[in-house]
Amino acid sequence: MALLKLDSVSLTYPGDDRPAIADLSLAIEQGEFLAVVGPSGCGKSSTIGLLAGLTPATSGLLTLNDNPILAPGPDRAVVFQDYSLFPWMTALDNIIFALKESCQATGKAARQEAKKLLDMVGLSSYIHKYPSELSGGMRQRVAIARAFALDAPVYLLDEPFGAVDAKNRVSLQDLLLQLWAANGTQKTILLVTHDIDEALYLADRIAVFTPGPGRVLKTVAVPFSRPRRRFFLVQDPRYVELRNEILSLLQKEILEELQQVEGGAGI
Ligand SMILES: Nc1ncnc2c1ncn2[C@@H]1O[C@H](COP(=O)(O)OP(=O)(O)OP(=O)(O)O)[C@@H](O)[C@H]1O
Repeated sequence: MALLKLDSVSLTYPGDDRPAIADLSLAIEQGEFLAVVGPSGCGKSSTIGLLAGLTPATSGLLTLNDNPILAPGPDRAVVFQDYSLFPWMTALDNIIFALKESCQATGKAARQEAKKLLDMVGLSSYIHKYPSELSGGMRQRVAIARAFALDAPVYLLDEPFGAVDAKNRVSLQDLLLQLWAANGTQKTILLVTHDIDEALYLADRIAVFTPGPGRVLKTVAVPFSRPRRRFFLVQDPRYVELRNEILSLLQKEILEELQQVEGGAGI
């Protein structure tokens, strides 16, 4: 049974005359890792905002475990591209705060758990640093550790590695896979990314969005067993085929939209 569901969801932001999302339907299974790719402005972040309960849908139904999503809740953790850490707290205190907020732990236990999480993300020597004293990749590690401190069943990740360099990105991807399966229960993850290789490395399924207004053009199953190894993956003919399929889906849609715009403008 699907854990997260969007059923014919549309969203027009107040004051806009064009919908950001139109008739979007998508179902995500418990424990599934779904990646969403699509052209810029197609409504990927808006979809995260809807599922997070931060933005109300104009029409349609969003559910988590068959319950309508109407507001943010501790059952969904969100990670944005811009780290969103409290700048006045050290790395350790950012995590302790999340543990206390989500009633996961208090006092000494919270401190110990926060240290463990920072150790997992490779930052045990930086626990007393403030966000401004950390590099972008390190800040993103803290943000991910903080999100996983919440131990939510659902993770909504909006380009969490967008601002991170290629080397750090690879290790953050592996870290995410590690956290996905940590504590015995597999989380349900929706990851928005611009990077097709990232989607193919991480996800069970990839939803390709149309240019705005966003809806699902096609979902593609990623057939590779886990653990996946980058070196072998990229040499697999199925990988090359899938990558080309997704690229051509994206390019075809963009070209068709351009033709429509140019046709409409009488060019
Ligand atoms: N708060 C907002 N108010 C009004 N319009 C918005 C708002 N947020 C997004 N939009 C519009 O909704 C559409 C979809 O934006 P969204 O950020 O969801 O796309 P995206 O696919 O995440 O883009 P990108 O890949 O560039 O991050 C765009 O036309 C954008 O201008």
